[in-house]
Amino acid sequence: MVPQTLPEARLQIDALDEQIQKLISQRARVAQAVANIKQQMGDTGNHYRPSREAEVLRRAIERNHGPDGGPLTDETIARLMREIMSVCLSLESPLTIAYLGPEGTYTQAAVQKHFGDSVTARPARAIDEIFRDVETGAADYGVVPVANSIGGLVSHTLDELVHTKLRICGEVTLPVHHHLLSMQGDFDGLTKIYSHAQSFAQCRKWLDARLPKVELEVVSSNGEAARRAAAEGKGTAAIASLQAGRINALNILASNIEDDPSNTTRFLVLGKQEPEISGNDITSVVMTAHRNQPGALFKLLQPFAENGLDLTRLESRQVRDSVVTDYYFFVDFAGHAADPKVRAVLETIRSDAAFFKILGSYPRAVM
Ligand SMILES: O=C(O)C(=O)C[C@]1(C(=O)O)C=C[C@@H](O)C=C1
Repeated sequence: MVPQTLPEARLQIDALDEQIQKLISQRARVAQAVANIKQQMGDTGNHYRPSREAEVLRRAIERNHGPDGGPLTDETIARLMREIMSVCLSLESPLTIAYLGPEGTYTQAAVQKHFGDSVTARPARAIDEIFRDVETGAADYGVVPVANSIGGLVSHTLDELVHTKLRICGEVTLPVHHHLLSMQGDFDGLTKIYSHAQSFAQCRKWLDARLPKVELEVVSSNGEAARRAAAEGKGTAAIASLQAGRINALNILASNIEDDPSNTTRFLVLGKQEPEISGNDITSVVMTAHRNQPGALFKLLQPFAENGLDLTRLESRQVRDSVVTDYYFFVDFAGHAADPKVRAVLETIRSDAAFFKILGSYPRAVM
């Protein structure tokens, strides 16, 4: 019944809140029971289940389109469900997630988007440190950037992937919006802007048009840029995320100043786990072809086409220290390595490749 007066509306909201709270508490109790069941089944690791989480989020989005759907967007519904699950998971297993710090970087925003707020985010100084933190158990999972729609591939991540024993257990895509942030409230007397080199490149047109005379100083990350603008105060600004602005109590001088509003960064979640089949999965592999064989790459990719496996990404990267030109091919395709059809294709490719490694099968990003 649609309320007609404010007291009526408030009464309805109070009654709904009571129900929501009761249900959330019930859900949390069931999650605690799930943890016990997993332990009884001999589960010794943490209780995070990427495939189940993807399934829960996909269901929430489906319901949003059904008879119980409401005025909220799919993204909002998924975000709310994400937080409820994050809280439930923290009751089962408190998780530590390593990310490319310092606080306020886009990688930290990716951690929050993927795991919700109820995890401990552990900043690392470099991408290889994130891999080491997960390998040594200092963190349960790690989140690393792998590609940006404008800036291209993150080579450190690709290089580490070739050698690591870790698996890719998830992906996160994050629209990247840059903001001009400062302790001061206007552009007056602004002489210096700090940011990461890629962010400057992505805001080039705006900077040329609006602040052509201001000095631009490249720093190691957007989080660091925001920290400096906060420490140095008047006369300085940073190009960074809203989160970095919030953490450093900076004012927003200009929003969404990136040249391309569809600018997106893709991140990978790394762990020691092999996610189960979720029904909408990606498998990532890396391989090299035998040298001096005409059509070697064609031959490696042929089994994907012959078996109807949809390639979603193909990147090449030169093998480091290689005297003769040699390339790693990073291939993503739709499917899961535990599916017998996919397994057979991968075995064929493995026998044809000079080097072949499965990096992981994981649910396609839902949010
Ligand atoms: O279904 C499970 O395995 C759970 O542990 C429950 C739950 C949830 O809250 O829905 C919590 C954590 C997992 O990552 C997945 C789902």
